[in-house]
Amino acid sequence: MFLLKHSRLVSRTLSVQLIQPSYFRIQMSTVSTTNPKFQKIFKKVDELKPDFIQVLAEAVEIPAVSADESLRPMVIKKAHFLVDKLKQLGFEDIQLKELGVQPPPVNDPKLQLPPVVLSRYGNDPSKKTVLVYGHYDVQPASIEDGWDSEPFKLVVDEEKQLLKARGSTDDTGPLTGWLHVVRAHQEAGIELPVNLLTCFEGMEESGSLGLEKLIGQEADKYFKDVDAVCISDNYWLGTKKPVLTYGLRGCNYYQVTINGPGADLHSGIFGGVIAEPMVDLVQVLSSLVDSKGKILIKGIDEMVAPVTEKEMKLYEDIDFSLEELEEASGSKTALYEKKEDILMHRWRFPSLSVHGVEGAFSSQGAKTVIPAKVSGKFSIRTVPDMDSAKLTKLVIDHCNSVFEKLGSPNTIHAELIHDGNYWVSDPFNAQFTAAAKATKEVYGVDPDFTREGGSIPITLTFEEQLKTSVLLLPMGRGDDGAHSINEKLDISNFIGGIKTMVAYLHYYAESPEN
Ligand SMILES: C[C@H](N)C(=O)N[C@@H](Cc1c[nH]cn1)C(=O)O
Ligand SMILES: [Zn+2]
Ligand SMILES: [Zn+2]
Repeated sequence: MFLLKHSRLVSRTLSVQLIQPSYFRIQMSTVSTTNPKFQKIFKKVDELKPDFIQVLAEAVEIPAVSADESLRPMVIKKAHFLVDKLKQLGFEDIQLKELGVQPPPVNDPKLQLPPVVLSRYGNDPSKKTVLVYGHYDVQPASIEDGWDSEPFKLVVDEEKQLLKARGSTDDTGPLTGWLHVVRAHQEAGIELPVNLLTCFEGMEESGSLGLEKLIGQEADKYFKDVDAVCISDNYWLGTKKPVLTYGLRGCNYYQVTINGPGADLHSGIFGGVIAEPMVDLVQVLSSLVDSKGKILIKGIDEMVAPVTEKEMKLYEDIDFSLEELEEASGSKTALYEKKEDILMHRWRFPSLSVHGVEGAFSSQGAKTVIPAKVSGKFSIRTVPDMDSAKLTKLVIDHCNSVFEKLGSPNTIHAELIHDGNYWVSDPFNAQFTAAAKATKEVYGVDPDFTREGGSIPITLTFEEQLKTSVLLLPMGRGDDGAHSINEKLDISNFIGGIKTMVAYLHYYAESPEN
């Protein structure tokens, strides 16, 4: 349980690719309101839709991939892009907080972390202060991965009514949504009901390195008046029903490197006569998890909090099905059939995923090489009550012990690259109540209360350091393809999400509680 604090533009150059010829023929959003309180501002949000899409188009064009060292200047460029937009909107006290050099493992030991963008809109002591967090970095993407279009060029698909680009749903679309909330208020001539602070980071997809320290340093400074934190960086569970989210899994990311010969070698000359790092690595990787998703590292199951009867009842009421999972994954490869099993394995049990191998041959064709050094990448999604340090010891000991049994002359080095905490909160508070009313206002249904299988490493830090509640208010849907190819955000979710943000701020401002 957390403690609550007690206190009270746009460039006109089109840079989008259109599936249909007319950019301005995008249908009006179907989501609306009957409440006179929101009619004017929701109408303004609808009217500004082309401008909002244009800002998204400009933003996603910057390939801000935090995992790619060579693209670090682009991540920094995107921070400056946001600063320009914030200035245009009249945000004040805009600060680019530098976080120093990136800690190892890193190729360039002088690599600077991207800055955190802090800013403020309004400073009225009679109003509540809401801190909104988002991340402007994105996952890697390239057309060769199988995208239908260039990933860093926004496609406005009028037929399907969606916006396609890397970052559209994770998290550039939702992040820019907060800026649009301010613009809509300005143009509708309506005062923003709260003071708004922003904290936009550029390393979330790479473990939020450096941010935890900054939050601690600014807790009594920049963030001293914060009453509530709102994060829009996750998704509805399915495609139809809006949700509010009160839990996240954590993520411990590991790398296991096998080092062998001095250079990559010809397999015809050296095959069969030297020990191959790739052969050792696949054995280590295959010892981690089985094909049913069971983690094979001893001691992990014992750390997981037991399922309670009260908790089991929660899953029954959630609107979700195996069919929705199959639809979102584009396959019939689910490990579980029952809704309850799927939800528990996404939300409250750990999972281990093997992501890839650095240094191995991975292109088309038939290169006959023996790679000299290979690093396997895998991560474990963590849940209550797992302890990150204990987990890391179990993982590293396991890798070393499996490798030792191989009797290989090669060497192994297993290490943690980053870890981020899991988070589970109590959704019965003023923020969640305001967001539930806002959701009903926009979408006409009560939201489901869900947990999220993904991770947002900084969430727990906000709750603990700022002593406020945190609300996760997702914009996109479960089939958006975040981290995948053809990532998209439905236009109705973009516009509905902005309206939900607007209504949430108003309802929260009116709430007698913090
Ligand atoms: C849920 C959020 N939009 C997200 O995608 N988070 C990432 C965070 C992460 C952690 N390690 C690396 N990235 C995720 O859940 O993978
Ligand atoms: Zn992500
Ligand atoms: Zn994200």
